[in-house]
Amino acid sequence: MARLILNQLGKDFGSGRAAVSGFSLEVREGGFLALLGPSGCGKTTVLRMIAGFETPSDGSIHLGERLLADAAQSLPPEKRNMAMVFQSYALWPHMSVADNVGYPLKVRGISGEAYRTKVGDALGTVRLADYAKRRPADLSGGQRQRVALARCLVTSPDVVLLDEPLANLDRHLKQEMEETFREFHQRSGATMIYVTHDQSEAMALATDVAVMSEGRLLQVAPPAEIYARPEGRVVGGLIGRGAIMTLPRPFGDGRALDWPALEPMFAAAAGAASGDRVDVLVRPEDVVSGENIAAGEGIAATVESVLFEGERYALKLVLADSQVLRAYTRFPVRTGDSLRLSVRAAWRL
Ligand SMILES: Nc1ncnc2c1ncn2[C@@H]1O[C@H](COP(=O)(O)OP(=O)(O)OP(=O)(O)O)[C@@H](O)[C@H]1O
Repeated sequence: MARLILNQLGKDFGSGRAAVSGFSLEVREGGFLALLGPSGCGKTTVLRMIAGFETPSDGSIHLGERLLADAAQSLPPEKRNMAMVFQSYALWPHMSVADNVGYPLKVRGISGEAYRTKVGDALGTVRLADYAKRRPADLSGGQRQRVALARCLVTSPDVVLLDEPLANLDRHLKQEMEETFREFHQRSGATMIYVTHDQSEAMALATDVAVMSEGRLLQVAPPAEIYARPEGRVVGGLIGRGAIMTLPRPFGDGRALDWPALEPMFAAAAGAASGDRVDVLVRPEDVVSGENIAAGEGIAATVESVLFEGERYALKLVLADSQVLRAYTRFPVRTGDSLRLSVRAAWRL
């Protein structure tokens, strides 16, 4: 196995704007990369170029030292030792689970003991060894998805490509399958690239998250890093919950802001001070409200809406200058209530 290297990758379908452009990324060996972005941003096109179903118009794709594709040449999909899992599992209904899983081996002329061992191992990895003789019709949706995973694993691919594999499942099954994918990744050791438009799925599964918008890569980082230090409004708005506020520029160049830095910024914003402003991301868990604020301190806010989430209330708050802020409380509040707030931490985008 080896690193997958995308270098200045581009794809133009000739429709005016390129579907993908200047896309450079290295996926470490054994890594689990989530490719995240809104519909139409080019995620599937990147995946299809890696798989070999599309030829890049620009740039190159390497697996270790090996050139897989550039604008002049492209190795066919079957020579790349990759496997792709789609939203629809595409299992053969007339074949048993074991035969479905073993199908790619048959195509490659593998039979006998080697065949049986590989199928057994792949079924074991997705915990379906006891289901080998069943037909796909006798399985649940999640089990069928696991058969599809076992089938892609059976040839020991260097890279597994997954295109929104959970998009058709209900929430409960989705959570169960997220667990299966994490386990699948750990047990198989394969490098995985996972396309999704669901940020919570990306954060839960991946070792690295790459955010795309309009054909370009905006940022790639481990989940905790991209949550704490997003680059720019698009990434800040896409990852996690929070409010992006426009506040007067703080002193200094630091991007992690604490309350002593934020208080004068909020005060100046409330006073409608003009001048240079910056985008600041405030996470709801960093907003402190209610009795934790000493009398006369903090900033004033009005509760615009309250959503009960079981273990807490999620609030949408409006400040004096009409900007919106989000917060959590453990105590019930009502729409229209006035609160005093402080903000423990925020991030300049
Ligand atoms: N074969 C094609 N011919 C022409 N245009 C295409 C083709 N495939 C994709 N596109 C265009 O390229 C852009 C990116 O599409 P792509 O499917 O990669 O986006 P995506 O991020 O995967 O979207 P989604 O999440 O909706 O699947 C879109 O504008 C799409 O219309």
